Amino acid sequence: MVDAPQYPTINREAPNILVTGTPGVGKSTLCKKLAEVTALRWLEISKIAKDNNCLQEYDPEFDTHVLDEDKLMDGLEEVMSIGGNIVDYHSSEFFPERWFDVVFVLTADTSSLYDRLNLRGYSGKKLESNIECEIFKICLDEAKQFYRTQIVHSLESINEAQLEENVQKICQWIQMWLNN
Ligand SMILES: Nc1ncnc2c1ncn2[C@@H]1O[C@H](COP(=O)(O)OP(=O)(O)O)[C@@H](O)[C@H]1O
Repeated sequence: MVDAPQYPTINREAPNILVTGTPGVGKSTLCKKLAEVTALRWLEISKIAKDNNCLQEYDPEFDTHVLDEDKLMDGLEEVMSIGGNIVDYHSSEFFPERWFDVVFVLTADTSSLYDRLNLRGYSGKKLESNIECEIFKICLDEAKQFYRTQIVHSLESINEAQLEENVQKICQWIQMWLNN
């Protein structure tokens, strides 16, 4: 069970939750389940960026597009100020800190992550860099650097039981926030 500290100056009717972590750790799987069992809205940042023309040039080395972060942030400001969002993205450093009441960083062991990314068709530099990202806990460090450490929580997600546990923990956290 985790504490439910709130951002002191912001009044939202429901919390905003950031779910981050290396690609393949299980963010979408967790967020989809959370959106099914709570009244919160799942914001899949990669999809939103693509659907709203917030992608800039293609980076062939990492087989990905660079985000137009300013355009994306401007577009999300209204829905984030209302609250009740679960934001799903592998990076956390460019979101405004004030948007989030809690940050969950998902983790997985290297072998599970390798298999999942391999199945997804990742290879070469893209696969290697994601595995390194997990080994060096880049997403966790980034979240701790850009958000108050007391709102950042690491959750392992390597099997179905942990997935269910994580859903339960986050639901309890939401309930606690709503009761405060
Ligand atoms: N807790 C888990 N246990 C076993 N497999 C999982 C778990 N979470 C996710 N997966 C599997 O791992 C793969 C990547 O999950 P996904 O949610 O797409 O990751 P992300 O959104 O972080 O890129 C999917 O095939 C998914 O079914």
